[in-house]
Amino acid sequence: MITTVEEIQRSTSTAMRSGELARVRESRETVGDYSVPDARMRCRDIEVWYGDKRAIHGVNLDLGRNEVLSMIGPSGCGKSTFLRCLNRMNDTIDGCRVSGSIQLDGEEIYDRALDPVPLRARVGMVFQKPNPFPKSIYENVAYGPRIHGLTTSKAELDALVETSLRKAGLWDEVKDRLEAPGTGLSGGQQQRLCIARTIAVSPEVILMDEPCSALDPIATAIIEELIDELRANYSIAIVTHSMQQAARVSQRTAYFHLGDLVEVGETNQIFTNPQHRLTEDYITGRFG
Ligand SMILES: Nc1ncnc2c1ncn2[C@@H]1O[C@H](COP(=O)(O)OP(=O)(O)OP(=O)(O)O)[C@@H](O)[C@H]1O
Repeated sequence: MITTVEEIQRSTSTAMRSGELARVRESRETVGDYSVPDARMRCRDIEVWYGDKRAIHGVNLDLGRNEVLSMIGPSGCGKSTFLRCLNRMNDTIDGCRVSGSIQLDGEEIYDRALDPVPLRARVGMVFQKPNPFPKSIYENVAYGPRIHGLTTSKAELDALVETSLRKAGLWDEVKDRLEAPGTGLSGGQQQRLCIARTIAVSPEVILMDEPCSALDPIATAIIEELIDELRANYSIAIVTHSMQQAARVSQRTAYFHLGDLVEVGETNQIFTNPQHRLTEDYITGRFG
C-alpha cells in the first residue's frame, strides 16, 4: 500500500524508467475496465449539463459491492457533479440536466416513477463540511428512521440510534450526552455523526464528497479507518483531493479530467502504472 506523494511519485518514475508503461497517450475513451461483475451501481453514457455547458461527457462507470471507489482529478473536472448523479442530488440544482442510465441493483434511478426521497436513503451522502441538524445527537440519528418509518417503538429506535453510532465509531464518545446538541461536537465527531445519520436509514451505497477536507489529520485518520470498516457492509464512492487518501482507502480509482473519465483501475495500478498521459501527469504532480 502506498501512502505518500513521494512513494507515489517514486513508484511511478521507477515504472517509467523500466519502460513498463504502455500509456494510451491521447485517448478520449476511458482507459481501463469501467465495469465490475455484479455491480451495485451501473452508470452508462452519463452526460450532465448546467444550462448549455456540458460538465460530464458520456461517462461509464460501475460501483462494486463492498468496495471503496475514489474519484480524483483537478478542480472543476466534474467529480462532485458525477457523484451527485448517483443519488439524484443534481435534481435539486436549477438548470442542471442529467442524461444516460444509472442502475442501482438493476433498477433505473432516473425512472420518472422513482421517488428520489427514498432513493437518497438507499444512496446516502456525506458532505465536505459536517452538517448536523441543529438538534440533539440522538435526534440527528433518529430523524431519518422516524420519517422513513423504519422502527415501530421507542425501544427499537433507541437500539437503532445506538447501533448507528457504534458503526460510525462515535458511541463511546457520546453515549452519556445523547441529548446534547450535535453542533457542539468537534468537527471530526460531527462528521462521524453525519455518517451515523446516513447509516441509520440502511443505505446500500454511501457517497462521500471530500469528507475529510475540513478535518485535522487525527480526525481524518479516524474517518479513513471507519471508511475501511464500512466497506464490509456498504459500497462507497468518495471524491477526494488527496491522492494519499485515495491510495489509503480505495480499492479502485477513477481519474477525471475536464468532464471525461480518463482512466479507471485498481488503485495500486493507477498510482504505480498509469496508462494515460493525463493520469500520469496528475499523479506525478506535473498537472493539477
Ligand atoms: N451549480 C452549478 N452551476 C453551473 N456550473 C456548475 C455548477 N456546479 C458545477 N459547475 C461546473 O461544472 C464543472 C464541474 O464542477 P464540479 O464541482 O463537479 O468539479 P469538481 O471536480 O468536483 O471540482 P472541485 O474539485 O473544485 O470541487 C465545473 O466547470 C463547474 O464550474
